[in-house]
Amino acid sequence: MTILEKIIAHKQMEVDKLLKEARLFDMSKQSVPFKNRVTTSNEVQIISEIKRSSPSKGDINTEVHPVTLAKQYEAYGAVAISVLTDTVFFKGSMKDLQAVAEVVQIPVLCKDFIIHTVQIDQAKAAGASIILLIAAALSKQKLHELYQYATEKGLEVICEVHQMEELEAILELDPAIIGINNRNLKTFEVDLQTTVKLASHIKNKNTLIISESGISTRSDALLARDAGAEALLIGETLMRSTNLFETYHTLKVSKVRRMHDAR
Ligand SMILES: O=C(O)c1ccccc1NCC(=O)[C@H](O)[C@H](O)COP(=O)(O)O
Repeated sequence: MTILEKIIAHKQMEVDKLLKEARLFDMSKQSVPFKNRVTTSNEVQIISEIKRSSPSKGDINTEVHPVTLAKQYEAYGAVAISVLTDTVFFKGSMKDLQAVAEVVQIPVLCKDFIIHTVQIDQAKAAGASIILLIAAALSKQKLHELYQYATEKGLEVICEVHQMEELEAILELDPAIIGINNRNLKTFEVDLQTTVKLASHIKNKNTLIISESGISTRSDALLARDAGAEALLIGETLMRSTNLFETYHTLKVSKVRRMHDAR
């Protein structure tokens, strides 16, 4: 069993529990716009992640206080905050997301493994403005169904791909936002060339491309930018940073190529 299969099996149990509880979720919270903030900016934007622990790296920063860190991320110019809400594999929670969404003005991404509409309701009620749908974890039909449902609820959706076949499946949806994950969720191998390769097949210029995972240096940011990414999803590098001001300064690049940008 791959780690992704293990995570999904566990998610199914969580979903069954949620459905059994038959909770009513408050779906009235207003979403904070995301895509437009990215596309209208002159800089490649950073989606900053709260990530205590991960299957590939183990504990990264378990001392972190999500609210304090989220406020710092916002102050340093994050365009959105990604909160890993999975507890078993990432030591996050929906409570983290709710606490973060209550204190920041920028959109919050529910970074989880969504396989059922009830999780979308839960994320929206907790204050998420964006959700993630992972192509590797969903059939094409399920992906389309969940995408439709989330957009009807006023959420923005990042459709995440890692392989060409996944990209082909989601291109049929012509999604507004595609996240290219440089990490293979089955082997944990990280390769930024994934962004370069897959972005070249996204022909719709209105599609926002996000490069996700393994971004730690300015040259990584420039590589993703040159491949067409307008935003970067960064977790570990920010979680391990001892000087967030410096780290943001290093990773924030202009959308326009400059002379001194040579990688
Ligand atoms: O990060 C992992 O080990 C992982 C394992 C299995 C499924 C998902 C995983 N990560 C989720 C992410 O996509 C990343 O947290 C996100 O892109 C940020 O990555 P990084 O900047 O490398 O921390």
